Amino acid sequence: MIIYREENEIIKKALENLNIPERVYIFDTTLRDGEQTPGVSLTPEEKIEIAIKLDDLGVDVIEAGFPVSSLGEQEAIKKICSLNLNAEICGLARAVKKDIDVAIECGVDRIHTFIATSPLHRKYKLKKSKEEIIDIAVEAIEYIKEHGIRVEFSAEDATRTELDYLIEVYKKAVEAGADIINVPDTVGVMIPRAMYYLINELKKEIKVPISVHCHNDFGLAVANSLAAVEAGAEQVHCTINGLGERGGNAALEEVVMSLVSIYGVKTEIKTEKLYEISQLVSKYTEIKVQPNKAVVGENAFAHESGIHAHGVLAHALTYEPIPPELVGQKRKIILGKHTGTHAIEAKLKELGIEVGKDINKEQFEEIVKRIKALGDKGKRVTDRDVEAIVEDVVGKLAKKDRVVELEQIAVMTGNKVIPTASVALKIEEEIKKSSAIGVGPVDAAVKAIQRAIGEKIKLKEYHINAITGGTDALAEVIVTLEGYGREITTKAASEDIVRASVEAVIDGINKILAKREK
Ligand SMILES: CC(=O)SCCNC(=O)CCNC(=O)[C@H](O)C(C)(C)COP(=O)(O)OP(=O)(O)OC[C@H]1O[C@@H](n2cnc3c(N)ncnc32)[C@H](O)[C@@H]1OP(=O)(O)O
Ligand SMILES: CC(C)C(=O)C(=O)O
Repeated sequence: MIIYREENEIIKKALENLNIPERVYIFDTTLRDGEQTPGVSLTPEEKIEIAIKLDDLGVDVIEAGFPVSSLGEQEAIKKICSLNLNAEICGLARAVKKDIDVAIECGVDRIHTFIATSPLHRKYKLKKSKEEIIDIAVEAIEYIKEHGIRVEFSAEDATRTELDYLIEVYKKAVEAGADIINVPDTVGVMIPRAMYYLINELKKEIKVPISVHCHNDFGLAVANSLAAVEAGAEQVHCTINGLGERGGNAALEEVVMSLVSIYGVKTEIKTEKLYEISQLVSKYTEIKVQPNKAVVGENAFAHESGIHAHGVLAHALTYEPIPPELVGQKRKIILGKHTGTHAIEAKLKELGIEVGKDINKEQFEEIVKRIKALGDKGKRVTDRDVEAIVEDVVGKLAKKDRVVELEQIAVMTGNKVIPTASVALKIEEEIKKSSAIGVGPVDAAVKAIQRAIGEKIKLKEYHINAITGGTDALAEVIVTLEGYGREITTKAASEDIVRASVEAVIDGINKILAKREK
């Protein structure tokens, strides 16, 4: 596996002389802060299933919830605690005896207790002095320790707290028995350089492991978490898909893949399970993963641009920093407006069609043209679209063998007009015009063609399939024609159903006429 810190000279130099831990502990708070995402509420069963999956994934700590918040929460946490998972189970508690008692009752291994320390929170929310806050924190920590439970202590809004006071709070928390201290960037105001500075300062004073909890209000949660690790933080709080209050928390999949693939730091995460758990959490929370989301988004390993697809087909690392399989994803070559010939050739190969063997150069060029034209309409071209285009192009008779060509077609339809079509066909150098009415525009068009051709060829069957969704979907028309003692089935695909119908019928007519005995 590629580790950029070892292979990339710039990263290697930038990280020289830093005290980056060899192993970082992953504290997952999907079931607590993640569940605080507005509109998200997980049932106890869903929480239990996610906890089992988080454990399978290899997280070190699962913050299973905030026990005092509801009876359902307590039921879920109790059940999670009874599962004997490998991960340590943690419950959140304010520095309030009742919260702590409820957490203890649930049977958690660790209690994460917190109290806000910033001037804003002290003055307007808690209405407490600096000293009172320290006393409340110390009392809560000591109370938890009396019950023999591990304590993680957070100074809420730490990053907007006076540094001297913050250090004092944490020192007192450690003296009271906190096993680990957590530094929350509660409203995400940190920048990586400042986070590095803060953790570096705390490291000088605090002799228990340091953890960080970064919010993403400015989109910096992952970067700030990594900066904290660069300064020596041993634990990172994160959530699957970056769920959490407001802009969310640091996304577990991004933090872990950066730690593992860029920094070469060890975690216990089985990275190949990341995509699967991301999908599960998205399903239960009903929060869609944005396609361009790093690591677990649908586009994270998808390539449409011709230049990128060409590069990736030659060597995947050209446009992929890590192999998709490493996170349980698959590489996707998407066809559309920006596609190049290499990608189309590869896609055809995947569908069992080889250029030069199954199709000639001219047909390949036509297929490329049609795929790009479909892409130009703002469509993502699916495999089924490609198959229909190939069948359409390959199935057509060469121009020299065609007896009938469509010169013109016009259809008129509406609520107050009878659907009418007029066509001009070139039949062996002679132009034949005709018109017909029908129950709809397709019916009128096909009847007009029949009228121009004469009675000797009849339409026996007609089917239409929409290949992709949407009003501008590629439609595939399949017709069976009978004439001159032969029966022929042909297909045509177009975004315009009238054109697809007309092309299929004319192609069928040509195939019958080409084989008739003159
Ligand atoms: C930054 C974070 O993410 S913190 C976690 C946030 N998560 C949640 O709030 C979700 C779950 N919360 C809940 O279910 C409820 O808010 C409860 C059960 C915790 C509390 O409910 P209520 O008692 O009705 O209080 P409410 O939520 O309205 O107000 C919070 C109270 O806790 C106090 N408080 C807030 N944080 C702390 C703390 N860390 N330690 C002690 N007291 C605190 C507030 O000062 C306020 O006290 P007051 O009622 O004496 O004025
Ligand atoms: C409870 C604390 C750690 C928190 O969630 C925050 O400050 O964002």
